[in-house]
Amino acid sequence: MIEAAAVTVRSGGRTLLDAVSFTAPTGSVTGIVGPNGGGKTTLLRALVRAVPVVSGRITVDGQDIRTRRRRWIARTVAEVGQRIDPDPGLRVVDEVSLGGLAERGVLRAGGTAHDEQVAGAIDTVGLTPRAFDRLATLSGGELQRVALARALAQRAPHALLDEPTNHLDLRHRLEVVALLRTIAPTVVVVLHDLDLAARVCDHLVLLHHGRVAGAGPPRDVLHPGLIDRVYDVSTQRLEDAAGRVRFEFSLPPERHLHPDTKESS
Ligand SMILES: Nc1ncnc2c1ncn2[C@@H]1O[C@H](COP(=O)(O)OP(=O)(O)OP(=O)(O)O)[C@@H](O)[C@H]1O
Repeated sequence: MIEAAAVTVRSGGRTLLDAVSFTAPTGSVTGIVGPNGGGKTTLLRALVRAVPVVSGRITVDGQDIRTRRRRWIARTVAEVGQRIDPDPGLRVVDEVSLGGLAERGVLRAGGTAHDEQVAGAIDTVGLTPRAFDRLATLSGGELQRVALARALAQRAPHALLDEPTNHLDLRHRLEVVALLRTIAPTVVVVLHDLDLAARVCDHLVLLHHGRVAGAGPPRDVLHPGLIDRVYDVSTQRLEDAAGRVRFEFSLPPERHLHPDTKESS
């Protein structure tokens, strides 16, 4: 379980997170949603002590992360970042191995079990034919799958994923969605696609201007009134006979992309 209690982050004179609290229970997928610049990535970074927290408390399985070594955090929480910036000289298999290293420690890396774990993770994301290729030769979507394989190989009890589907084609996107629950027992995932978030997440945290604008089951958080207010759009919520929810979004009626057009019309 990951818990944040009244977490505040400031940088460059700005408050990026303002007393943010949420719980990501074990055995569940918690989605972080919200408009651009709302603080989603900052929150994920704070959860692994990658940005300094000025007040509040973050615990991972009850352990205050300020009291733990970086190595413990790296081993306990797998991360798949938004920007994929690996060493282009590494091969796919090397990069995925690093996930195993975080779990086992450098000295005990290698060996059949480790190799099988790495090969299995590469296979799961469909990159076996590219396993010995340099990362520099991979596409954005392929790199994103490498990052997922690395997190899978780590077998950490917690995983943080920042927009893990943003570079992926339809098929691989569905595969990643299907994989989400197998990456770790506790998953926290940043998503922009609210339909997807409603479908795959057990809980959502809606961040707006660094504050929690809504939290709870998707059905409670994703209601048109709140989405309209936070995203400044017009939302229609559609539900089919099987109870599947879909949203349609448009600009609010009074909204014009070019204010000048409004003046002259
Ligand atoms: N190191 C930093 N110093 C100052 N401001 C920062 C820093 N990192 C991010 N910000 C600002 O903090 C705010 C939140 O950024 P963050 O990346 O967390 O948002 P986000 O919700 O993940 O956005 P997006 O949906 O665009 O990825 C933004 O206004 C951003 O410009």
